Amino acid sequence: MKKTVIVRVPATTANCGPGFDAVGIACTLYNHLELTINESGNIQITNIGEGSDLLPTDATNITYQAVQSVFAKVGYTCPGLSLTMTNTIPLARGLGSSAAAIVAGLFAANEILGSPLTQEELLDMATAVEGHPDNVAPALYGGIAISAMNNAKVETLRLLPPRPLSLVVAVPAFALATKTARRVLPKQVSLADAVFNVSRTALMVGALATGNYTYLSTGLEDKLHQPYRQSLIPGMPDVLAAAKTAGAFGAALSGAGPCLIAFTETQADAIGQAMVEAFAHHQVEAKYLTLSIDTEGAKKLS
Ligand SMILES: Nc1ncnc2c1ncn2[C@@H]1O[C@H](COP(=O)(O)OP(=O)(O)O)[C@@H](O)[C@H]1O
Ligand SMILES: N[C@@H](CCOP(=O)(O)O)C(=O)O
Repeated sequence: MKKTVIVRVPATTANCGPGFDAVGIACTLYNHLELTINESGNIQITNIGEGSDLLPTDATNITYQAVQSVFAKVGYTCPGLSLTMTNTIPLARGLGSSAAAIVAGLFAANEILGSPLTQEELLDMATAVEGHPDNVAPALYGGIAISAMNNAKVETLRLLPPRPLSLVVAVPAFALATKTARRVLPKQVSLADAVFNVSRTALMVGALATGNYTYLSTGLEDKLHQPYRQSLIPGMPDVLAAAKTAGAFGAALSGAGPCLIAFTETQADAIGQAMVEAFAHHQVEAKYLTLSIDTEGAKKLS
């Protein structure tokens, strides 16, 4: 018996400024996973593309672990498998590479067994591994995902904006592990800062849901994580300011960084160039990507 599935999973930009651990958007940048069940009795893991020199090819690989967690949950004993991951999502840059790796494994394993688990079950499993739902929810469902934890269960509302929106992502050449970027956050915040973020999160979600993107200027402001993380990203305030000066509706840290993201309808190249130049003034080499919102999420290709 030999069976193969190929799945595609999008990158995600989490937080969107104030929506820390709650809001994320799927982007048109993808990793692909080819998963084969065979009778070999062996495990073979191959990584191609982004991070192939760094990613493990043994049982510590998180995509492999995700595959095995589905097999274990449904009581399937796998005789042998091969897993080939082809990555275009850069590692540890704030574009949800770990979420994509986890979701790819869960989704492919579920597909190859004929979908014994629901999408909600996969989301809960992915969140338990990732630690927060804001990347894994849009990676699985596509679109803009607004998530809340209700005990160990995730409640996710998915929406798509009514008008086109381009996501301009400045990608610095250095990596920043999410774990490291979470360590600099305070354990407690003031009521004033909490109120600041509640109002901005509401405004940001409202702006995206209605297409009134001018509200993103204020709606992407944040006091919960960005001020603490900017010490890890040289030039961050200047790059965000440069994006707005070049015409962005607003700009924010992408996930835990170091990528910075700006939102626009028509000015993507001018904004991307301005962000890259602003990084260069701080001796940070960067490139920019112009992405759209992925509407499909994790998808079986064959
Ligand atoms: N394609 C992949 N396959 C296996 N593991 C991956 C893959 N992509 C990322 N990872 C794991 O996730 C880590 C990066 O996760 P994280 O620090 O959260 O950054 P990101 O913002 O990119 O999600 C990598 O060091 C690696 O351990
Ligand atoms: N809410 C998380 C999001 C991390 O996203 P990533 O793409 O950097 O992994 C956080 O801000 O820590």
